[in-house]
Amino acid sequence: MGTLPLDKTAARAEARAVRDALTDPTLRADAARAVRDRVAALGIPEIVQGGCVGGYWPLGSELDVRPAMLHLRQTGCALALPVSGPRGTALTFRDWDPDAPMATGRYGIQEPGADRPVVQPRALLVPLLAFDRRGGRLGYGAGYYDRTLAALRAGGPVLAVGVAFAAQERDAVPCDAHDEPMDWIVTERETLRFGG
Ligand SMILES: Nc1nc2c(c(=O)[nH]1)N(C=O)[C@@H](CNc1ccc(C(=O)N[C@@H](CCC(=O)O)C(=O)O)cc1)CN2
Ligand SMILES: Nc1ncnc2c1ncn2[C@@H]1O[C@H](COP(=O)(O)OP(=O)(O)OP(=O)(O)O)[C@@H](O)[C@H]1O
Repeated sequence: MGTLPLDKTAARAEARAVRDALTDPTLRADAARAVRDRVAALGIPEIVQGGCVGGYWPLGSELDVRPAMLHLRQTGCALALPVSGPRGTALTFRDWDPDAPMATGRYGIQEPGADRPVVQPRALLVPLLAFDRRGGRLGYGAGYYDRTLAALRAGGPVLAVGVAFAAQERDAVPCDAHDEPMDWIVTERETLRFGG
């Protein structure tokens, strides 16, 4: 396991290359199923108590959390997906109906259509480029998730579950004061818990 450069831009390029190298479709599908089962064991429906869970539509080489989201739906959680506004703003979340047509948003990411209701998730599955054992998380560098978690958490607790391939772990990920803490990080190999 490598140490990332302290400079976040260099760290991102290196972390992205590591994730992009995970091309084996069997490994990727097995990881998505293992993460589904680990997420299922976290007791999210009890934590959100009828509230909804925000996931993400996979982008590039990210781990596909749709199997985990569909499992959460079967156990009674409403689901939402992020809608990206301009850089420097928090994400908004719209209710995701897997049977409804999707729209193409900023960065080419699939999003729920503008007709879907805006919701305030009580738990988020958070994509990342790299993580460490202390709960450090490196994102895409636009600050979307840090702003989003800060805004949502101003209204009450929001569970943050970082999701990654185990290969995305590094000895130490550079962190800043504004980085919002993860409560859990789930990979295909393990479930890490931070804080209380
Ligand atoms: N699946 C997924 N959805 C997500 C995120 C994510 O990380 N993963 N986000 C997490 O924040 C938000 C989108 N954030 C993004 C932030 C930066 C870039 C970006 O800079 N992409 C290209 C440039 C593409 C372009 O400008 O058209 C790049 O990396 O160079 C993309 C998405 C919301 N939705
Ligand atoms: N809560 C916040 N309020 C204002 N600015 C913020 C906040 N969180 C992050 N930022 C700003 O956003 C930019 C990107 O932050 P950072 O490098 O930590 O992103 P990241 O954690 O990689 O990305 P993300 O949070 O989107 O996954 C920085 O300029 C940072 O100052």
